Amino acid sequence: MIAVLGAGAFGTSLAVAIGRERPVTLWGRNLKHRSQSAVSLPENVTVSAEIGDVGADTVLLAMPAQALRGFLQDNAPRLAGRKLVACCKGVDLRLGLGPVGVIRSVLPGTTGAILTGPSFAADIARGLPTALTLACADDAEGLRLQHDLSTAVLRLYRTTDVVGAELGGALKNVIAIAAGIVIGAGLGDSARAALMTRGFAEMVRFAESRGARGETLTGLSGFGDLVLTCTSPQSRNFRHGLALGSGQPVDESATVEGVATARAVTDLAERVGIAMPVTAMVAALTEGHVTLAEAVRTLMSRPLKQE
Ligand SMILES: NC(=O)C1=CN([C@@H]2O[C@H](COP(=O)(O)OP(=O)(O)OC[C@H]3O[C@@H](n4cnc5c(N)ncnc54)[C@H](OP(=O)(O)O)[C@@H]3O)[C@@H](O)[C@H]2O)C=CC1
Ligand SMILES: O=C(CO)COP(=O)(O)O
Repeated sequence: MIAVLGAGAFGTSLAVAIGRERPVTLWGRNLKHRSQSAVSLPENVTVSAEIGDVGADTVLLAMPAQALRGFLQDNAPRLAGRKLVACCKGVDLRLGLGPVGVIRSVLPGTTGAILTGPSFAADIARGLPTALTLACADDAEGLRLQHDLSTAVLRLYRTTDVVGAELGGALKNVIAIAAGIVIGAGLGDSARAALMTRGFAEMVRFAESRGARGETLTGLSGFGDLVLTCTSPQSRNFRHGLALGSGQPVDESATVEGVATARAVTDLAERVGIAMPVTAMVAALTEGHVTLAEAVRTLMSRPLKQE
């Protein structure tokens, strides 16, 4: 049995997709949004506002990355011993951990995995073909999850490189904000391509410094999601950047994971001496420490170097 905890856009779309083929319970703390949603649920999906005893062996955690730790702490007794699959993208501001790291730190001994990659919730809910990465350090467990969560149109690839998958998904959101800023400010598609490429270089550099395999970053959870999020106005991170770049107000109600992750990663990178110029500039811009003109000048005047 599968449970999805978190009935926002992504949790609901996963419940819909998996529910087309097998039974799923979808829990949300506030089902007001669910009832207002245009997405209709297959019969296999049971919706609940009472978390009660999570009767499922496999539990998908679909809430913002910064909310994950508190949620796990509040629900530790009912989640211990389950297979927990993080469905969120971000680096925890408190300890600098990815979602599986957070699971392990709150519930040691629990199998933690992450489902991540290029996928807009609306596309998944409509049944459009989507490919994602399922990362689990225990490959036998990862294989089981891969089969349990894949459907005819939701195709999961598997890896044991949890850190690589966590960081690909987290870091691409930061670069997507930067890409949005570039487009919003009218700096052009060439500048966006340069930023995506140099942003990807720093994603790989940082992830490898944390023990990830570079090839994971070239996969769906890294490069794949970077391309999607930096080029589509469906992305909230990209739209956040568009607003910043064009001087419009940002949507404070939207889940924009890249803002907190930019700060968390900038601090971690500074501590270990890894250069993350784009990420650091996104942190400084979103926190109002620099203007856009200063950011562009700083990035363009860095010492010339080999590619
Ligand atoms: N939307 C998308 O296309 C995709 C999203 N993701 C990732 O999924 C994660 C969730 O995003 P998404 O679903 O889009 O965001 P939404 O803002 O649509 O939904 C977030 C959900 O999390 C719930 N929530 C927030 N805080 C808590 C908490 N402390 N305890 C329990 N539930 C909580 C919210 O409840 P409430 O409504 O009551 O606040 C809401 O149901 C993010 O990390 C995002 O990057 C990944 C791929 C695609
Ligand atoms: O992660 C996503 C697509 O893979 C969704 O992007 P946003 O969170 O920026 O909307």
